[in-house]
Amino acid sequence: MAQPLEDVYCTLLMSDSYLPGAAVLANSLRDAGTTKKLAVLITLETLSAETITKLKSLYDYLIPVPHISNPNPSNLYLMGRPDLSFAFTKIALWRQVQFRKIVYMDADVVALRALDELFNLDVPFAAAPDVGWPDAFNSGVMLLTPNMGDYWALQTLAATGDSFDGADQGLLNQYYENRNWHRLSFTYNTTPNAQYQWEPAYRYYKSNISAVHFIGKDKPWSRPSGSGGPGVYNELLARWWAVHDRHKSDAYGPQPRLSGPTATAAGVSHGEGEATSTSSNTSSTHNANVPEIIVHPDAPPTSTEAPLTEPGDLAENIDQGIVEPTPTVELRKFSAPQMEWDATRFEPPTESKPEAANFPSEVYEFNESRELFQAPHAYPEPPKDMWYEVPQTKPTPSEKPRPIFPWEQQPDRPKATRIFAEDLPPEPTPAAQPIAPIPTHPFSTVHYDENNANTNNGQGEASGLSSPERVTSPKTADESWQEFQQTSVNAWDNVPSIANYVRAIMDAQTRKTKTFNEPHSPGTEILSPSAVRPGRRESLIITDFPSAVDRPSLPVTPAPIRRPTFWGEERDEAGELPVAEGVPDQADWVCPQCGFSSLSESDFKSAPRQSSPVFTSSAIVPPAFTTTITTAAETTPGTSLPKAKPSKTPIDPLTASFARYKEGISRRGAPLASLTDPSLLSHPTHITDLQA
Ligand SMILES: O=c1ccn([C@@H]2O[C@H](COP(=O)(O)OP(=O)(O)O[C@H]3O[C@H](CO)[C@@H](O)[C@H](O)[C@H]3O)[C@@H](O)[C@H]2O)c(=O)[nH]1
Ligand SMILES: [Mn+2]
Repeated sequence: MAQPLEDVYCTLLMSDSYLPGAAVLANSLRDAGTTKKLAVLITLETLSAETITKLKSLYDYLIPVPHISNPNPSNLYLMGRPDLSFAFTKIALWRQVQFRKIVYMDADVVALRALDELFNLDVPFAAAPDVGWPDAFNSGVMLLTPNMGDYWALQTLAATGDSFDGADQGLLNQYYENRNWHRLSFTYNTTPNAQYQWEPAYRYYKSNISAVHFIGKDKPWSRPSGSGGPGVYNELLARWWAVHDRHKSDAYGPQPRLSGPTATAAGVSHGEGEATSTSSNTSSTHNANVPEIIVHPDAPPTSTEAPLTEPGDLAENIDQGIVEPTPTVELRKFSAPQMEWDATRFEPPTESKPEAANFPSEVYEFNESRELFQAPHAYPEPPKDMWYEVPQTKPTPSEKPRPIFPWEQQPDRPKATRIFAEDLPPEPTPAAQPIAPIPTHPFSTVHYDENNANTNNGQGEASGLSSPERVTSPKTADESWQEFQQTSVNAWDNVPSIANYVRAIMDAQTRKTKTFNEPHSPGTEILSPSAVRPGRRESLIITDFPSAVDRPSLPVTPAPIRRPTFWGEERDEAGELPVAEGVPDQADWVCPQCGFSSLSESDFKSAPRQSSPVFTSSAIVPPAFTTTITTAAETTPGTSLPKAKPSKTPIDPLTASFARYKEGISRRGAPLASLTDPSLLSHPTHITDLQA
């Protein structure tokens, strides 16, 4: 069965001076990971043996072709390119019918990526527009389908010398003018021009460029590589030199001379009717690494002194077995594709690593130091180019920051210490357990100097609570769990605005489903999830909203529900949770200037005690609250909890109870801010308004 015809990239080399170009072209295609083979048309009579040798290490197929000159070269002088008088030689491409399709590339082209997709174009001929005359195509990159019909037609045209530029480009354009050549994107044959550069377009389409073609008399290799600089041309020139430099050290050592009677190109047997001769060692098994010299049957007989013979002694030494030939597979050292992988055209390289495979990884140790944080003596200088302006003068160390919280003003303020559960001596007897453990984290606790405990320090001593050892003694898992349960409460129970909010929504929904004449029953309380649990109070809703029926007018401010005790049944079950040792009173944590909405501490203290609810839009948290808040010590007779010892500075009981209220809330996990933020508290009002 006949083998399907092969696709190849092909170039042309007629002079040694273009060898650097041919080398860069081949290397660039291989670097780009092409799957196609590379061929070069060579004119044996004008190339040196060294050049042929190098070509053999670079190309899969070396194809000798006859030199075709233009009988009428005058037009070449119009272009100032008399050196192109043999450019018609290029038409030999059309007779390489051993190939299915050829992507031809001039020797002065560098591939920035493989152009393999061109072989899939179902057109007989394709080329990209010429930069000088875009209606014409540039003949430096072409996709063609070899066939003898076109070849002979072109041969005939060439023989007449009919070419508007005296070279192949004029000839081919004239030939394909009426044959609808397929127009390729300029990115397949981008021809930078040192004089004229359309830089904006270049910047825009740059990433699409597949091949750069250095047209004109000056070639990249004809000037020193260092002569780069700014501009499009130099940028693209740098791409050519990058490939060149990457392969500079490639070992193009002496090539093994092809042994046997067909060792020279001239000697390649090309008997009558033989479509192609195989590699000159006449072996029928083709070694992919040894370039084939292919001679077409129509090729004119070449001189028997063809320069394929290795010059000098080395070739002879190899011949005589003195020197081992180096296989070309070693000569063409593998170099991994270095071009960007074009994901829009090809699958990922099979050898590729996962993305970000080389990211550095860092493992951080958890800091187990038990030292209290010590601020460093000095910090590094701040960066100078910050948007934020660093203060010019450093505050002097003696300048203490202005106290914000009341407790900060206490002269004998103690330093906080840390105690770890593991450090504590084992608990002596279970009976010595505190009755109601401090609701802090079960495994560690922060305690302050007991002198500072202005709520229960005296009583704490009496009941053994003031001793840090007692307070922080290790707890059994069971006790810890119980303690945890006591301290973790549902915000639905503790934050009235949540319940109110939900009730407002539910109310609205119920109303929707009810008939209009069915009166709304006010006071249906939405129970929190915990409300259905036995043994728990139903809800901690402290405000009530009149229904639309009760409501005289809008807007309505919430009115507190009076309850006998704030903590309800819970307090009775577990007793009030004792205050942590030495922690400043919660009242002292309220920043008078900023922390408590518009209600300052003095406002609070001066508020009437048993007044009916006093609400204003700006002071939602009313003194009336305090009338419903009582402490466990006051209301739970018979518990073994310590009674609050009067502190040195007499504290207004109203202030204290309010502070306790807040303390309880914050210690039980409800955010203090949500209760003191008028906007949050007033939110349900807006919801109920909507019901109207
Ligand atoms: O001394 C030479 C001259 C040319 N070539 C080969 O012929 C090609 C064409 O010559 P080149 O110098 O590249 O021509 P350009 O400057 O590219 O000029 C334009 O005009 C030429 C003549 O029409 C066309 O062949 C080109 O494709 C077209 O780009 C080269 O790339 C080589 O492959 C040689 O091998 N040795
Ligand atoms: Mn060219």
